[in-house]
Amino acid sequence: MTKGTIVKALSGFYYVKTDDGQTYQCRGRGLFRKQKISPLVGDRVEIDIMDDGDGYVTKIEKRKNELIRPPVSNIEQAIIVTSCLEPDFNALLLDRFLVLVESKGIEPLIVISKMDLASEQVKNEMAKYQSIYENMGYSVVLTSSKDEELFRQLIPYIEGKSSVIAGQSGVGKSSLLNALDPNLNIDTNHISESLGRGKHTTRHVELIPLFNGLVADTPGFSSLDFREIDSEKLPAYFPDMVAVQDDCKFRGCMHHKEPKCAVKAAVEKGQIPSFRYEHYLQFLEEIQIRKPRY
Ligand SMILES: Nc1nc2c(ncn2[C@@H]2O[C@H](COP(=O)(O)OP(=O)(O)OP(=O)(O)O)[C@@H](O)[C@H]2O)c(=O)[nH]1
Ligand SMILES: [Zn+2]
Repeated sequence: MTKGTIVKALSGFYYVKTDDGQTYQCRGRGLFRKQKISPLVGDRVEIDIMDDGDGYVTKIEKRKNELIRPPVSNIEQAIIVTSCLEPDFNALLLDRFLVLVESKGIEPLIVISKMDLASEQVKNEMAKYQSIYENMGYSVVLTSSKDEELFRQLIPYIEGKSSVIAGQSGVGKSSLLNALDPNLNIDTNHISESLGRGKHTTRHVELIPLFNGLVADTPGFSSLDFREIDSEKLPAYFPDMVAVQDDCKFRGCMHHKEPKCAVKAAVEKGQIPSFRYEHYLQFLEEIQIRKPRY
């Protein structure tokens, strides 16, 4: 019995990378139908290796989480890429990704790309955002796929983890992966999500080895709506609000119309940036007006 991770699924085969670095082509056995789960890329599995070198997946370990698009499990980190320019830095979109990532229990890493294009003014602005997000506990890396010293700063964050890369089209996701490993040869504009029903719905996801970690070759969180999020849970996905919420008068305060709300007080004092609170209210409204699903 050997343990490993499914890194690719294709035509009924599962490709399992074992903990000693070998990859085995495996089949599943009937047992998954009984368990009512089918193996997913990202699954931690046990395999039996046959004499001919192929294997059988004999057990799937309990998943830590599961994404639908791309279909992948046990993702530990989402690398949220947002460019400083081309397209312009977009805090609303960044906060939207952060909420989606938080709601899946995945650790976000914020990456601000294309810093080679930044003027002094843009650099100052990005440094301001960096300290805002770092103050709420996130890691923020300012980088560029055209500057080796800058893109190599991503390596320690990739090592030893399973990651998905997320972000709007054109922010430089594939360029960063290619810069980190030129052998990958991901054609730019290939990892494409076009904010919604993607060109990639039929494409198989693959976890590619990168600096002792694994990165999904298809961007995560391509659907940016909050369909799976309950409004009551939304405040928990804003760590800057969580940090002060114990001082709200009401337990379960939604920081909206309630009196004696510590979040609103923190916004007034400038302790929580007003743009964060505005995004919170916008997301809250978006969740509340959505039609009930049956
Ligand atoms: N100046 C500059 N341009 C970059 C950088 N990274 C990427 N670009 C350019 O930005 C464009 C988009 O880059 P991609 O890597 O394809 O972006 P992506 O996020 O993978 O885009 P999609 O595949 O559409 O999701 C390309 O023309 C790149 O050459 C960078 O660090 N600096
Ligand atoms: Zn409150």
